[in-house]
Amino acid sequence: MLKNDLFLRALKGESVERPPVWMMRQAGRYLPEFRALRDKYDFFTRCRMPEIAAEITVQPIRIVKPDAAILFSDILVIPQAMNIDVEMKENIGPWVPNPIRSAADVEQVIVPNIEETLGYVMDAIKITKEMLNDEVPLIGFAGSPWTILCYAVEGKGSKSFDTAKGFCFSQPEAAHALLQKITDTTILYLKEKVKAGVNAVQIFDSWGGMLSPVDYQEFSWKYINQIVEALSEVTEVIVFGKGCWFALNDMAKSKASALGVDWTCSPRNARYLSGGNITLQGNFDPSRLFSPIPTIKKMVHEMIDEFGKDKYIVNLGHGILPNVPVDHAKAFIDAVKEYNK
Ligand SMILES: Cc1c2[nH]c(c1CCC(=O)O)Cc1[nH]c(c(CCC(=O)O)c1C)Cc1[nH]c(c(CCC(=O)O)c1C)Cc1[nH]c(c(C)c1CCC(=O)O)C2
Repeated sequence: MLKNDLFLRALKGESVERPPVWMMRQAGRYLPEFRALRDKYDFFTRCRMPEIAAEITVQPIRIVKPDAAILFSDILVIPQAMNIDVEMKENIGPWVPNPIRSAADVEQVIVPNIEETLGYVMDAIKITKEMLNDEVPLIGFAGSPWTILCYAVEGKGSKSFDTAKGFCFSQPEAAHALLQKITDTTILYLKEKVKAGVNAVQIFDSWGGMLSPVDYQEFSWKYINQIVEALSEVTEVIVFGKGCWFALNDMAKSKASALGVDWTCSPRNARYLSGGNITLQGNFDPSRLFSPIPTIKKMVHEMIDEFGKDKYIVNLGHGILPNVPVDHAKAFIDAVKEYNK
């Protein structure tokens, strides 16, 4: 039994004393304790060492005390397991030395044995669950197939992912074959994560907002929905599509338990577009954590008033920025705990 089950209750749509809160990328560079480990091991090494990944996962639970933990890992461990090399380069970010550009490239991509290739993630989950001692739930995650394709084809981060989009629009058959392989792998992977002990999963569609609403259906939502269908049988599923407000209506009709929104969509509009019944998560502008602490607290209370305390999970609208002061991150979380109306 979890000692703090606010997050799971909000996912189920139950009435709560106050909304739960966590922060996307809460295990990260804004914490000095994270940076200390970062100096010792490179990024994917940290992901592959279960004790280290577990330690990084619980750091924010001790320091800023959110209502849920999210496993320290990365969405790009999936393409790695599928035979696509991915590195993390200093000052560049994700880097794919041999990006996918043709049907022949897609044929080289495999749907792997999860235990063999990603067993280290399951080990990290088991250790984390022990360390958490049922204090708070643990969230597992994966990237959306479209967002993974973006990196696999573009080869690196991008402002517009033109190469990835060009691949989809000029070679749709190859693109769909790749998206289906990523989808199949992600379903197997997330089901293993649930077996290993995560209490909910979140799909990050960080680059869904690069697509037009029509293309979004064909190249992103169609595949996310397969994952939602499969995983909703075994756990609660959150779908976060950055810049995907236009898809909230379709998403709300799926078996997802909650939908993430970014700060460019007002709470009122997000409720309207999603039909008013599904749990929403978000949507504080991560840059707003640079405001003075009293301003942060006031804005968080206004945000809760606008979303309403029920069917709502307080979060940022995207990942926390690396240079945010720790006491500002803590103020964001404290403001939610101080909310009583
Ligand atoms: C697009 C994406 C990636 N990874 C992820 C996404 C989707 C969410 C989003 O849009 O922010 C997801 C992710 N990545 C990480 C987590 C950990 C859990 C959490 O605390 O939320 C999660 C949920 C750790 C990480 N993943 C990464 C870091 C920083 C690593 C470091 O520098 O030590 C962390 C803590 C690296 C990473 N990994 C990726 C990028 C673009 C980067 C940043 C590169 C850079 O800015 O230098 C790919």
